[in-house]
Amino acid sequence: MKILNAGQIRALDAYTIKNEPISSADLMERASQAFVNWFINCFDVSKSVSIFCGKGNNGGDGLAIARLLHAKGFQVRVFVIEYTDKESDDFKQNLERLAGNLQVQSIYESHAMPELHSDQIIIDALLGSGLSRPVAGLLGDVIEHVNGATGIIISIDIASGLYVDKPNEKSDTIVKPDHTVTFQLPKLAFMMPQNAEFTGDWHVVDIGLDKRFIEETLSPYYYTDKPAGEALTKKRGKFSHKGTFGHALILAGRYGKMGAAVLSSRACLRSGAGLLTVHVPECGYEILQISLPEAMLSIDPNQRNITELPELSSYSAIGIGPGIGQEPLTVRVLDELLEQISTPLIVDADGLNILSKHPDLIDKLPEKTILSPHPKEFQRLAGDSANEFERLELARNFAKKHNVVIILKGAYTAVILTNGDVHFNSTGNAGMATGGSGDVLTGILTALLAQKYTPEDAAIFGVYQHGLAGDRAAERKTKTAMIASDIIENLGW
Ligand SMILES: NC(=O)C1=CN([C@@H]2O[C@H](COP(=O)(O)OP(=O)(O)OC[C@H]3O[C@@H](n4cnc5c(N)ncnc54)[C@H](OP(=O)(O)O)[C@@H]3O)[C@@H](O)[C@H]2O)[C@@H](O)CC1
Ligand SMILES: Nc1ncnc2c1ncn2[C@@H]1O[C@H](COP(=O)(O)OP(=O)(O)O)[C@@H](O)[C@H]1O
Ligand SMILES: [K+]
Repeated sequence: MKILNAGQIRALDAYTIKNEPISSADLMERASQAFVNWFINCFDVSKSVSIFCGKGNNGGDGLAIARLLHAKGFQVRVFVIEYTDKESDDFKQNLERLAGNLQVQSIYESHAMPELHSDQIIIDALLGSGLSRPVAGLLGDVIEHVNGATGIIISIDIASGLYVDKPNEKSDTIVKPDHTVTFQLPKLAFMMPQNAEFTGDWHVVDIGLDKRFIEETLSPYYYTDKPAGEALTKKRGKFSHKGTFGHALILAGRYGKMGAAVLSSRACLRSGAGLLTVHVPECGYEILQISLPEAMLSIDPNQRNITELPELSSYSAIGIGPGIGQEPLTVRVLDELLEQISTPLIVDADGLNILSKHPDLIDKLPEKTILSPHPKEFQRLAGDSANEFERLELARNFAKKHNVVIILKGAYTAVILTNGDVHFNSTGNAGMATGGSGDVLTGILTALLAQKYTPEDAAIFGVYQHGLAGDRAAERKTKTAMIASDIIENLGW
């Protein structure tokens, strides 16, 4: 799925109206109906509904939704906020259509807010994608009032006060919904952790905007939903043998961190690599042989740390980093690896920390190396940013400049390709915020590279499958009880 900016959404709206063709009022009706279909799937008529409307098209949606919910038997109260004389045409039209059906209450002043009970559902139709400046005055007071209510809050299209595609100031007044029901496409704002409380759970509803226009509109932002994730699956051919699926090499672990080697190695084997060799310090010998008999070992002469690079010629992809530490001899191993390597590579964890401390090594990274930092590792690697929009730009520039694929991990992990395109992941959950989850991802990615997935596809698909396995693990074990090993046990495609 593509993610478009506010201007592109406006153009898409206008194009659909002109080319379908459909009147803008009918398009609003279709959008409102799509919202209502979602709504009645979640709530029954025993719930009463309070709808707060602005005077643009988002408010128009609110009025149309009020009429449609009323017709379904819901008890509906409608409030129009009189913060301006300017009304959109479709707002006006829907206000007229409401007359006779439902009484509209106008709110003129901040001290005259309606009482809101906890069993009421509040629908936020104040401002949508047309937000052009921070909310202030009466509208701001209404938002504060709504946020103070104890009932469920649902925003139409986007929380009022939240920008679609740029950062808000910390001091901005923004609705804090439990749900956002958004039209046609997810919004960039939803991908940013800083906006979590301003999106709630978000749901995309199809309102029939022009598919070809979406396809042809250029945007660097994509959302890896189920169809996009599954489309990347490579089938295992009937006559394939283990040589077909490559021989992966993972360099991981040191004394006290051998679990990282076990987790990444086991995830690699569970992700379809034909063969796996793990290079570990001597202290890892028995641990690996016993816990993962399917893996072959390359044993470092050093008892505690990785100090020597194994011979590389038999491997088809290499993963390095989990638990390796940053000892000078280990740094030298990474340096030598970058000098010698001719196969696809993923660098994670301490491998990234070494790169941060030795920036000269960054210039040696082979093209399309995958780097998979969590936010802290990325900050060490690329520096500070004022907000998450800026961090994303920093990552895009870093990926383009160094010709690497960056996996910026977190909720909605961003996979950033060498051309600067960003693919936000749709799978995964907060149960994955547990030690070792990242090591599992390294193993998956190494396996995919060994199976000749391109680095771009490996990153997008690997992150998607990692999250999906995490979702299955959470379902079986709960988010609280699941651990990184459970992610591995739930891999499979
Ligand atoms: N996308 C689609 O295809 C479809 C979209 N639809 C719906 O349309 C919504 C977008 O509608 P919209 O463009 O009328 O914008 P909306 O947000 O309602 O209001 C803008 C008005 O508010 C004003 N204003 C702005 N900021 C303000 C502030 N801080 N404080 C006060 N005022 C402020 C602004 O004034 P101005 O900036 O011009 O001064 C303007 O008058 C979209 O979110 C969705 O719900 C569906 O119906 C159909 C399909
Ligand atoms: N709230 C969350 N939602 C979705 N995925 C998450 C969340 N928190 C963490 N993850 C995922 O879990 C993994 C954690 O990786 P990382 O921070 O490197 O962990 P570790 O270093 O413990 O292995 C990442 O892939 C990240 O995307
Ligand atoms: K809204």
